[in-house]
Amino acid sequence: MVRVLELDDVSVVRNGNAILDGINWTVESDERWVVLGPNGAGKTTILNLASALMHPSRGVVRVLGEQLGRVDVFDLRPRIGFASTAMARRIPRDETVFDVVLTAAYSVTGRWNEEYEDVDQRRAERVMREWRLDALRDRLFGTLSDGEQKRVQIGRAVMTDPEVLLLDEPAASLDLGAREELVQLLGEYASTADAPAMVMVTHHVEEIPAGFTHALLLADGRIHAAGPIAEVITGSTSRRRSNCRSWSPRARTGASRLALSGPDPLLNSTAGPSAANFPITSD
Ligand SMILES: Nc1ncnc2c1ncn2[C@@H]1O[C@H](COP(=O)(O)OP(=O)(O)OP(=O)(O)O)[C@@H](O)[C@H]1O
Repeated sequence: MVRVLELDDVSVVRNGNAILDGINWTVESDERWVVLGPNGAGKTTILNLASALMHPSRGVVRVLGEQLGRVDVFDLRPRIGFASTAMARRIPRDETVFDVVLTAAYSVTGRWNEEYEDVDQRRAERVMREWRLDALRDRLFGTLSDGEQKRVQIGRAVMTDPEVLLLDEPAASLDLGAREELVQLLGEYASTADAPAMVMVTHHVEEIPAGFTHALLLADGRIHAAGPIAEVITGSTSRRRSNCRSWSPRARTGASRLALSGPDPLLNSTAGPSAANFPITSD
């Protein structure tokens, strides 16, 4: 087991405000974390640190064993898969789906004159199959639906077989069908033996894929709870009846566990789908 992320007393200060405040958090290579919290809690900021896009104002961040500030982030970033709305905005609208995935091999967006090796082509083909993108192969990215674009973004993020995969609200704005399909695919991927460590930000507990093991609850830039999902997110009959599925922070002094009204199988991270869509063949 390898420690892929380590935040040691980390704060991020902007305009005199601590948008992350004294965060201590570690992610091991066999863990898959979901990060929950209300708007402005600091979820995206924590992913920006983890993806080496941002440095902390105080404290130490280590990503894949390398301390931010003492490593060339351009060496580090190819080892990290990251899908977010901000990343998607950098993808040219007129790029084909296949090239959006393939160009991840060079960490570029927009195909130019790069020469791709056979192994890159084969890997891109595999990703296209696994993330059900084959039918979209020649479509232009800008013409895809939101759900299709999300799948392409994740395909691009996993193209390089990253050591850690970071997903910022991958199911946001999707309709029910598209969301269920994406959550199922993520669950299959997370359940494979070779899956990397993962961190996924979401607002909704029903979007936690199978195979996810841990939960981090943030509010006001601070950790309210962190640990195995079954310990952090609790099943609650009364809350289930009220059909309250999203998380809102309780008072700081109150219980720090999340009452869950979603399906109880979420609490059992081993009760996921088989990895039928992810044969994990070598390229
Ligand atoms: N560069 C910045 N300058 C000032 N404030 C910032 C900056 N970046 C983020 N913030 C503030 O920090 C807080 C945390 O932002 P962050 O995007 O991490 O929250 P979040 O939990 O991802 O929110 P959401 O669920 O709405 O996406 C917010 O109040 C945001 O306005």
